[in-house]
Amino acid sequence: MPGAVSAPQTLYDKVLKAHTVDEKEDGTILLYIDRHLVHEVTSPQAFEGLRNAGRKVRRPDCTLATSDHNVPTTSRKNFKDVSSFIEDADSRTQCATLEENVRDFNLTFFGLDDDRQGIVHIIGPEQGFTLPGTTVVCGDSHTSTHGAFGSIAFGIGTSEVEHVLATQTLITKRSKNMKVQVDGELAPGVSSKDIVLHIIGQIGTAGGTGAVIEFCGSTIRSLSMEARMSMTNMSIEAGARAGMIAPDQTTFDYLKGRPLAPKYDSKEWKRAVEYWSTLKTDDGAKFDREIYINARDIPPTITWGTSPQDIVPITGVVPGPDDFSDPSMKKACEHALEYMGLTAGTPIEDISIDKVFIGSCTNARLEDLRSAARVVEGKHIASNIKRAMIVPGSGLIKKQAEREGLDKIFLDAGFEWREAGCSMCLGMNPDILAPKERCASTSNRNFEGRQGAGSRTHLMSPVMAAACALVGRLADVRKVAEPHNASPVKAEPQIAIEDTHIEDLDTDEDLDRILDVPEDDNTPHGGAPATSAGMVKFTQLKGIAAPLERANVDTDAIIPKQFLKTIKRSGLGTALFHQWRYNTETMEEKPDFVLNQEPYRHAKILVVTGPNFGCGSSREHAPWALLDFGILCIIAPSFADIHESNLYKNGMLPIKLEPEPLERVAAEARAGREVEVDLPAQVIRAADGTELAKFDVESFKKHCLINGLDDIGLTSQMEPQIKAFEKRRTQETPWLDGSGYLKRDGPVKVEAAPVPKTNRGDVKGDPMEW
Ligand SMILES: CC(C)[C@H](C(=O)O)[C@@H](O)C(=O)O
Ligand code: SF4
Repeated sequence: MPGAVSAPQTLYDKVLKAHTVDEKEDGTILLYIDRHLVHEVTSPQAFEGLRNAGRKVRRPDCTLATSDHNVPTTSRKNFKDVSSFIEDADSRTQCATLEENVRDFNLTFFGLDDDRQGIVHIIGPEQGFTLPGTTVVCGDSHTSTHGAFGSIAFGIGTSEVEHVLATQTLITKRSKNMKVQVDGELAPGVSSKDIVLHIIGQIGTAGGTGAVIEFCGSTIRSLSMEARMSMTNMSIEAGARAGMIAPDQTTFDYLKGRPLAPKYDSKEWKRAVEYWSTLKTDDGAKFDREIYINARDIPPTITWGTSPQDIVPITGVVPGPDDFSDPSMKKACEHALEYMGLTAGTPIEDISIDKVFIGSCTNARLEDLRSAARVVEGKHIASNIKRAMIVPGSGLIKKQAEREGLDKIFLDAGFEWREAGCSMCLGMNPDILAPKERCASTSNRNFEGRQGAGSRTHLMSPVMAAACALVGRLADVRKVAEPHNASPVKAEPQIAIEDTHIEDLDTDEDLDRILDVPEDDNTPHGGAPATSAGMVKFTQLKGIAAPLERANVDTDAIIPKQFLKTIKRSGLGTALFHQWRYNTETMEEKPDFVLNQEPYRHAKILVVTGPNFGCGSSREHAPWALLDFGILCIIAPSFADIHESNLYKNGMLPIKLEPEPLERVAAEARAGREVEVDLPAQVIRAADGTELAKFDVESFKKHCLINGLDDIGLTSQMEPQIKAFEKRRTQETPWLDGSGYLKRDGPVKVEAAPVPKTNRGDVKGDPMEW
């Protein structure tokens, strides 16, 4: 929101300040959320929570829903409804449940019969729902994508989805400011995907933990919006809470004519651009950390291992344990080499591949498809390639690509031309790799099992993936394509979009008409009691502590994607660490995994010796699985931001310890002795009462845990402040109300038949069978 600023501020500081409804002395912030995107995987339990408490969605006009993760990417020519179209029962239930929820809660929804359907992070910007200077959240870690518009955009867990649906706010903390400046001209064949992979290689997957990264510098300024989005998208892979890029003329040009942006050249548009132009870091503003990169140092880059930080130039060789000095990195390297079926020293370009996937919220935009098409035009994929897929990010992108003849280029070259969705990025739909299959992929995560059990993923840019398809091996696009075709296309897509522009708002009546905030009463969310929903209280916890001697444990490892298809929170204990606990072929327990051993089968505490526990996806299924197994407290050197917050929201305690005290606790765990965690005293003790470690915990979080308080109840008490904030928001940034749907008569229609109640809510008895 516009306002005078005094001390030099960063872009993040400005947008944060403009959305702070309330700030407590301990730094706890109640943040207003302008834009909430919803998808089928992380929302069912949130809507169920609303229903149980008799709450409504506070701002349907600021909420946009679509189905993307579970949807098949096969032809929709004969699509009637999700019940008949989606074969997998759990996927069908999840999609049908979302349709039921958007109907019940009166939300705008793009379903499978709508060209505007697509990956949630692609459709938000495409529609102009994502706007500069806003706060954007979604139950999905790649919400960071939207930060390319200069918004604070971040992934949240399902409990927070419920909180935003009910209150349009979030309880949060200020993040650190981190600057990543990239200057200079990119070499041929190098795209924004290479830049971001290079950055993650430099700073590591925990490099941005606790921080919001602002990407700046001449290289970033020269990128199109589409290329910028690929970068902010992957800031989560650098561990950051969010990534931001200051809006500029490129941003404004991109937004012109988008259905949900202010109408181009209207009074509203001019006012918005005037405000958006102030959204930049002031000279002299302080960053907590600064990284400088010369664009010339960035080669076409791919990943070799099982973490996005495992990068190598395409001209390089597979690294070996000797290339790392840190013992945990050496171990991780050995493990990754074994999983990936690679030998240290092998030239990268000698590695043959089985499949190619061009898609995902990182690289399934029109510019990506145009770039890949230029590389493959008139050529054919190599004979050893079993499957090469193009999965556009949205129905509109698909249509536009077809208008440009890109579908024909790909089909002639031997690619499959699919419908929009997340697809093989994580394979919650039927698009998966077979065990040990190797894939050149434009997605963002190369975790173990990510594209299917035992799958092997190499991350790269669209032009590089296209080159790999032609060569049948990991390939250098500069050797495959003419120089002018090797570099990504840079042109903003002209996607034909309906002009459902918003009206100019002139009078107070106009504002009243669109403002959908509740009347002045104390039960604004449908009469829900403004009290705690009653979480279990956490005070002292004594029990077996299981040692887990790993670094960068990602949430895909904590609970793989096939278990995310439930619409319940319960019953996920058997899915915990599924690939590490069970042989995926025989489903037998692996005896060497710690939780399969006595006494650790009964662990209540997990002691993780490596940093960055819970990195990757925002899935709250990870804490639900830990909790269902019986684990209530996790002790580690550090946690990924979203996972840490998800643990607290479930009444669990994450404890960060320095190496020495951590080692003392780990020694007790290795010895199979009980450990006591005393939250009120902030102390960890051995079974005989000896103090092992003291720990820090934020006072507000401690208070909530000890008293079993639920955030929504607490936030409801802030109703007058939220209302006052909304009034001011309407006056200062009126284009954010109604989100451009002013002329719609109601939510977008959902045609699908409701799923019979008997099919809903069933979690199969043994998730191992899934
Ligand atoms: C399903 C969702 C929670 C998840 C995420 O948060 O990222 C998914 O999009 C992913 O990429 O793993
Ligand atoms: S990372 Fe993959 S699964 Fe997650 S939202 Fe993006 S495309 Fe979908």
